[in-house]
Amino acid sequence: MEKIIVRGGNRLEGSVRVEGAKNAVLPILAATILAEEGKNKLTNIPVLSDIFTLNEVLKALNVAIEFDQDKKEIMADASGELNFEAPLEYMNKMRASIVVMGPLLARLGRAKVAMPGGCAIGSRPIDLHLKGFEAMGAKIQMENGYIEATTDGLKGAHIYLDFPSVGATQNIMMAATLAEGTTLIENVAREPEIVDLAIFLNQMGAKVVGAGTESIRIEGVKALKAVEHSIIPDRIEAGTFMVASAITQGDVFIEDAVPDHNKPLISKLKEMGVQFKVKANGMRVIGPKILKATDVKTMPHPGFPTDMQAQMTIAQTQANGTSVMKETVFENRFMHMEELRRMGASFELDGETVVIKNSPHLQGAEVTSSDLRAAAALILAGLVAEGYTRVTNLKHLDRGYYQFHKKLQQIGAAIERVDESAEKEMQEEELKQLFA
Ligand SMILES: CC(=O)N[C@H]1[C@@H](OP(=O)(O)OP(=O)(O)OC[C@H]2O[C@@H](n3ccc(=O)[nH]c3=O)[C@H](O)[C@@H]2O)O[C@H](CO)[C@@H](O)[C@@H]1O
Ligand SMILES: C=C(OP(=O)(O)O)C(=O)O
Repeated sequence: MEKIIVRGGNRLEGSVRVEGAKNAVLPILAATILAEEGKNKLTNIPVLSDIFTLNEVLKALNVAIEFDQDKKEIMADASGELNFEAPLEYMNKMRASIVVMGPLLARLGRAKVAMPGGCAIGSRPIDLHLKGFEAMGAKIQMENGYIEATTDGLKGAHIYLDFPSVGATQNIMMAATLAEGTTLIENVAREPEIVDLAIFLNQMGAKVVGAGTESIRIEGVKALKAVEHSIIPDRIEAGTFMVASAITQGDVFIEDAVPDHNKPLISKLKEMGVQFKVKANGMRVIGPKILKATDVKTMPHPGFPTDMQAQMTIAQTQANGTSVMKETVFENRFMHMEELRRMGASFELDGETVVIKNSPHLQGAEVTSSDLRAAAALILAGLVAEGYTRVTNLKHLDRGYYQFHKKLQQIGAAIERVDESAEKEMQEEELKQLFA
């Protein structure tokens, strides 16, 4: 097992490039199931453990997958005879693999997947996905931890989502591409990753309109074909580097960051005194001497993204004054705060709200990540803490950040990734040498 060690205090400066968006690749990979003919070519693929996991699910469904990690390209061929059952071992590993259900149901009229559990950040039910499939005429059965959906032909339907769920919007949208007639989904998620999926589906021959707005209309077609598509840049990775620059009085150019995808974060960071300079191929982010306090509430897009909440709380600890963070999307997404308390952060947590006081003198400590964004946030905290911060449980980080420590090193952070057992035996002197 490995851990990341950060020695705080360095100002970040230079240029860093973001990868393709994990949360766009996952549904698009699932959508390759819909192509009866040809090989899909997906480019700008991030090399992340979540991608390997979904690749395994697809292989088990008999989609031929070739992942060229150097070129960051995946070839996906679903023209063979497909299986309808996704294996438990991979479904358990990554709840996002539920997005294979819509495409399987559309293509085969049958899908069986393990019921995904909750995770560290909250309970994460899938009732909205299933209601959508039922509205389109699928029969849903739950047995022994599995959900099976069957249909002898999906039919277009009018579906209103109680909450603009990202996964439900994607799953229903994909199912509707091959349904008979027109499907109207209202109160849908509007994230950039939904738009990227719609672009991919339309290239394949689907008729999807309205992605990025509050309702999406899908006119079913007979068949879809394989195409080539380049994945949008990862707005959450970009946002994480924005916060890194903001808290270190940094001057970092984030190559491929798309300003439009990060409006709520940029607006809040501007309020805190951060300067942005938009260039054709990215954004320069300049951190102020003193950050100003700000209140933030997470919301579905175009509100402030819950996936940036943990990282933003680190900026709030560094801000002059008292800030509030309210998490409205997931009920348990403040696990990183108790780790931050161990680093000397001062805050009061009450349900979905945390009131964060200026904590300019965070101290290095050994902290554990409970989930993906918590891991990134704790590393950010390490960048501004006095002394050495050790972040463990990196399997979460590897789900969503490609070579995070190397990218931070590249812009001037004192950060290393080491083997845990070797590190335990390291004396103070050796540690100093590692960072020399
Ligand atoms: C792989 C991927 O893209 N993951 C993102 C996706 O997750 P995911 O698609 O799982 O998130 P959802 O938008 O579905 O979930 C948002 C909220 O809706 C609730 N809900 C969802 C579905 C449902 O059937 N019933 C229900 O009640 C959830 O419990 C949660 O409280 O969007 C989240 C919200 O922006 C992000 O944090 C995740 O990074
Ligand atoms: C919560 C996240 O991902 P997932 O939905 O895959 O757990 C995330 O990307 O922050």
